[in-house]
Amino acid sequence: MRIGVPKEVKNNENRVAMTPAGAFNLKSAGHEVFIQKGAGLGSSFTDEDYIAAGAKIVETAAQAWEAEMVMKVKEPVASEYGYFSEGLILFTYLHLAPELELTKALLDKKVVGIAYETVQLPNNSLPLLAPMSEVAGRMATQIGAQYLEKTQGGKGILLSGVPGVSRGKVAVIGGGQAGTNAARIAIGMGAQVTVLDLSVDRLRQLDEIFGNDIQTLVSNPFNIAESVRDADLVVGAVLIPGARAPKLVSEEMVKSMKPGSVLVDVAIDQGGIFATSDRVTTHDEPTYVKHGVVHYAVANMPGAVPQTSTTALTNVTVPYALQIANKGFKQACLDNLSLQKGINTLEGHVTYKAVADAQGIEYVAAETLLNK
Ligand SMILES: NC(=O)C1=CN([C@@H]2O[C@H](COP(=O)(O)OP(=O)(O)OC[C@H]3O[C@@H](n4cnc5c(N)ncnc54)[C@H](O)[C@@H]3O)[C@@H](O)[C@H]2O)C=CC1
Ligand SMILES: CC(=O)C(=O)O
Repeated sequence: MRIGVPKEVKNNENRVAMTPAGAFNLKSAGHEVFIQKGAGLGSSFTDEDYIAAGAKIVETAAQAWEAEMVMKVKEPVASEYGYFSEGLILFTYLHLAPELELTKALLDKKVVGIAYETVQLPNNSLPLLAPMSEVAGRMATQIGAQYLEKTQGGKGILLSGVPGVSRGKVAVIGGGQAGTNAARIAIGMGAQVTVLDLSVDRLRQLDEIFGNDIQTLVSNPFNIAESVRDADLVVGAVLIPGARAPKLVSEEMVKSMKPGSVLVDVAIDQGGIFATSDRVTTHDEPTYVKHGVVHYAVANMPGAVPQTSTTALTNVTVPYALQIANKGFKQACLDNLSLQKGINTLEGHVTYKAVADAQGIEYVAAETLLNK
């Protein structure tokens, strides 16, 4: 199969969908890999590194998009929709629930849209989302701590406190991959940490992992309101796979926070969990202030630490890409039901229920189309 890897175009997106090691794996299995010139530079991979691994360098994005399968990191932006073509396999993060225009463009061109974030193992875990959630979760606390500094617009507190002075309070809403990693860093920094999750089983696991270093609370409007009001930093890390994120923190709750408190809405890529996360921000302009509270809502947080993120991402994506390339997407998805769950668009239909529901578009099961 011919596999194309364009350079990422989102603001400060320095990741790339394939390392030279990944290109070597695909090439060794008999496939051709086309990397857009300079696509790896943000992650410190040169064109020469790719050539040495057996890939070919192409000059333009259009040439990379001519392949049978295109691998990307981020969901395409409007300037990339023109590259879509019927039957193209697009393997990338898609986050379609809040992105009606992108969904329509994929449906119009009958692109096979396989979303990293909805590939799901039988135990319900999301193996192609997990490493980036680990990165973004860890970053969330680091970034939140920075914006709590007075010089950055925050209230001017140090999360760890010092002897004789209270520690800062961090509330993490959603105790999955991102939330657990945010909590881990917050504990390491010496903050008082509360994690809220809907799943008591998950809270039980967190209690086993962190013991008395965290307070666990069931997620309900009452507990969220109290935790948000008291927190210096709130991290939003809730996910219902494929769906638009629920707005769990109301505007009134945000208003109840002390001025200079900080919200990091990691879940912004699915629409965000704060009623006041009404826009997606970029690494160039990561924050805005609403009701005196600093909001950080960058949808590609791991793009800022590409040397860590690119390798972590491709470690998990390339084995699936190999299955698609070796068998063709149809057979690969029939053989591997976890990969099948990644199909969000196929033959002009939305094939992921939560996306169809979020957008009021008819849902058609991928299985039905694959077995035709
Ligand atoms: N902004 C960025 O750059 C990045 C964003 N993300 C996003 O972070 C979000 C979280 O992802 P993961 O941690 O991997 O998901 P996950 O599936 O591991 O965890 C989600 C957690 O939310 C919990 N949850 C569901 N409904 C809830 C509710 N009403 N209240 C509290 N908890 C609830 C679930 O029980 C689960 O524990 C996703 O939207 C993901 O796309 C991930 C990586 C990068
Ligand atoms: C998960 C995602 O969208 C990201 O890593 O940018």
